[in-house]
Amino acid sequence: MAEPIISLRDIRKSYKMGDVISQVLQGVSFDIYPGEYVCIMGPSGCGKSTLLNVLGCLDQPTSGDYFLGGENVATLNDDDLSAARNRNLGFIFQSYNLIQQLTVVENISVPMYYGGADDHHMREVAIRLAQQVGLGHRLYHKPNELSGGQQQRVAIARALSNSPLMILADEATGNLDSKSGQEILALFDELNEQGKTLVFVTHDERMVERCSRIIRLRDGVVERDEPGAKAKQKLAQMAVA
Ligand SMILES: Nc1ncnc2c1ncn2[C@@H]1O[C@H](COP(=O)(O)OP(=O)(O)OP(=O)(O)O)[C@@H](O)[C@H]1O
Repeated sequence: MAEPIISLRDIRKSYKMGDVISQVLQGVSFDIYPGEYVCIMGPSGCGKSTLLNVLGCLDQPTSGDYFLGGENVATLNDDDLSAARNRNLGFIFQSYNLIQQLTVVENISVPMYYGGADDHHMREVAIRLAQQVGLGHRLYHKPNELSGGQQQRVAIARALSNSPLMILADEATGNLDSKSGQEILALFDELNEQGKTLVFVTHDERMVERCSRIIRLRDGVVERDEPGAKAKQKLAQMAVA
């Protein structure tokens, strides 16, 4: 079996507010392997965003080990953490988080720019990715000239631009109407079929029906870790063959 892309070992995260310490993550451990399509779910306040922030190297756990691409990121300082984030991870947010003054091609290039890529390479990759997500006819538009679904496509292309080990998303379809949401879900299916590893926090049941694994959190611990519909289909096909 391949090496895991990430390994979490007994991850704990607490917040101190005045004299009160609130324990949000209370010992979370799991591995994620290349090619998985994982949905992290659970009731409001169970710690999903906190976990996603740790996975995304946006925040450090209070204790525990987090191996990303073989490196223990739980011990890195802020600069090294940003470098690990830019090298290994692509992010998709509910509100797209595009830079309004930049064109589609420029927005897609942002992670490559921070990674020190040259202009020619950035342009070439950004145009190819824009075409891949169906925006070949909108290369020089600004975000306010695009629909919500198109803006999320830009964000997806941007997340892919550094060829990250894993894409992380927080409610990626949360702001989209039903049709645009379906189209974005189909794009995620396509990316996963091409081998991309996707880890999403979501309440979207349609995504749950398509993923390969569901990690359910409750009160800061993994309550259940089970195969999604995609993994079940594959198992059924193997049983028939
Ligand atoms: N920076 C912070 N300081 C103090 N408490 C925090 C902080 N961030 C989150 N919390 C608390 O941690 C708990 C878990 O929050 P978190 O946002 O991870 O939950 P969630 O499962 O993502 O919820 P939702 O589905 O509503 O977004 C909540 O009780 C929240 O109030």
